[in-house]
This record gives sequence, structure tokens and C-alpha cells, in this order.
Amino acid sequence: MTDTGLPPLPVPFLALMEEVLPPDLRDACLASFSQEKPTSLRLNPLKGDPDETRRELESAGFDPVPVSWYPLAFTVDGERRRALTESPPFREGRIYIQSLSSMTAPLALAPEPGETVLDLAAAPGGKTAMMAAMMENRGRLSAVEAVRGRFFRMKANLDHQGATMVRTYLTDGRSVGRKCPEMFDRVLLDAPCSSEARFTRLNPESWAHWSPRKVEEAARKQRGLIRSALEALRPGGLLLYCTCSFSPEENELIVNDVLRRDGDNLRVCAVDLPLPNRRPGLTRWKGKELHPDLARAVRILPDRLMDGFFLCLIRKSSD
Ligand SMILES: C[S@@+](CC[C@H](N)C(=O)[O-])C[C@H]1O[C@@H](n2cnc3c(N)ncnc32)[C@H](O)[C@@H]1O
Repeated sequence: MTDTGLPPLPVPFLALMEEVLPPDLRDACLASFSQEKPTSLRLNPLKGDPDETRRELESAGFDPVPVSWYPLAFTVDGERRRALTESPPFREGRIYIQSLSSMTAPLALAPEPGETVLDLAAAPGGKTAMMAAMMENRGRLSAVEAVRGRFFRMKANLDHQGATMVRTYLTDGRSVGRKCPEMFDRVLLDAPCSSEARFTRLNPESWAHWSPRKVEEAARKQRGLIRSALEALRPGGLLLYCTCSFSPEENELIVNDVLRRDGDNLRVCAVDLPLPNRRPGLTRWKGKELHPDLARAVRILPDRLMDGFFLCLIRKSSD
């Protein structure tokens, strides 16, 4: 037990945070692991008029607070979460409860109606459904998931959200690049990861399965998935790689690996998201210089509203 009376975070994790967090923000970031965040939600235009849904939430006393960088996102008091899940807008799929960090990935990739898009690690489908809404259910959106139980949960979620354009595939994402080379305009790889950004001292179970070895296992899978994602991307297309982990081994080092192998054909692009808590990706780790383009990757630092997140937008050259 520590000052707050809450269980302490694991020591190796705290050592990692010491290295990856900017010194001036370290205390505030670490304090966020002890705080209950508000519940965030996204209005779903595929199932109802967003203005009407927002007014309905207001009339029901949820006091939705707008999020400055995304007009369809709101937060409500965390104590109202249960009531929210029992409300008609939630039951009818007109809102989706989703972390704010999670919403940044589709926004950074910015799929457009009519495009051909791949979500390579998609369950439970929150980002897939958001992309279907951004694409107005027009074009082609393929969602791949390797774990059977999660796959069927995703299908039910997509159905509930009115994401009718999505084709779902129960398969290993590492095989997709080979089967569908250069097919997609945009690819989202929200990679399976060690989920370090989900840790909360309010629930020690959140890190029960974590260890530095798990990070290495996740990194191995991520290396296979990113290669498949790049193979599936058409020349000139965009890949968004993201995780909810802090470990550079799962983030910058994964991208560094593909940039070193195929740097002439890949370029890291700037992500246009006005978040106050974003910082550049690392360009140096454990005494090793990384590809300088990684400064254009984004580390979202945890705060009282958002979980930590990593985003990297990569364009494949068109020739
Ligand atoms: C971070 S979660 C995705 C969350 C999802 N994008 C969302 O926002 O709802 C990563 C997913 O990848 C799945 N996964 C793990 N290994 C995979 C593989 N080899 N191919 C495809 N999906 C995989 C996991 O089961 C998990 O559902």
C-alpha cells in the first residue's frame, strides 16, 4: 500500500514509465493511474441524428460534456456509466461507449466514403464501427479478428452499431498481406499489445497478466502483423499503427524495424490531432538511435480524461 491506500503499480512498469515519460509531466501522468476517469462516448450517426441523441442525453440528465477535438465525442460522470448502459441511446446503438484514446486512431487514419479499408485486429469492433460511420457505410471495410469468441462479439457489436458495410473475417491477420497484396487504400493495425495504458490502481487485475516477457511476446506478434499490413496496403496508401502500450519495444521499435528494412518506400506522416497531451515519438531508446521520422509518431500521455496511446501514420510510396 502507498500514500493513496491503493496498491502500487509493478516496479518494472514504474521503471519503464520513468524512462518514457517527460520528467515535467511524470507526476501528473502517474497520478492519472489512481484516478477514476469520466466515461466517454461517441454519438453514432449510423443509428440516429447525433444532435437529437445529444439532446436526449441532456434531457435524461447525463450532462454530456463536449470533447474539443471531436464533435461526436462527449464525456459523462463515471458514476453514471451504469445508467448510461441502460439508456435507450445505448441500447439502440445510437451511442457507443469508447475511450477517447481509442477514437484518435480512426481520426488519424481518416478513411473516406467509397474507399477500400482494412482493420487487421478488429475485435470488439469499436474502431471498425467508427470507421464505418466516417465512411457513411459506403465503400469496402474488411475487419479481421483471430480469436473466435472476440470475433462473434465484434459481429454482434457491428450489427448493433448499424455498420452494415463491414465484411468480417475470422483469421490470423499475419496471413492477410500474402492473400490480398496491395489491395487496400488504408489499413488500421490496432495491434494486440501488453495493454500497459489500461493499468489502473483501482483494479490490480488490470496488470495481473503483465510482465516484461509479455511485452516481448506482444512485440513478436506485432512485427508479423505490421509486415502483413504493409503488404496489404496499395502503393500510395496509408497505414495507421497503434497500441495502448507504453513500451518502445511495442511501438517505436516495431516501426523502426520496418523503416530500416524498407525506408525508401515508407514515410511517417504527421498526425493532425490537436490534443494537449500529445508528445512526439521517441527517436532514441536504450542508447540506440532510432529512425528520425519517428519524431512524427504520437505518444498520447495519460491524463484525467485519456489513457496513454501510441499512433504512427505511415504512407507507402506510390512508385
Ligand atoms: C487492441 S485489440 C483491438 C481493439 C479494436 N480495434 C477496437 O477498437 O475495438 C487487438 C485485437 O487483435 C486480436 N488479435 C490477436 N492476435 C491476432 C492476429 N494474429 N490476427 C488478428 N487479430 C489478432 C485480439 O484478439 C484483439 O481482439
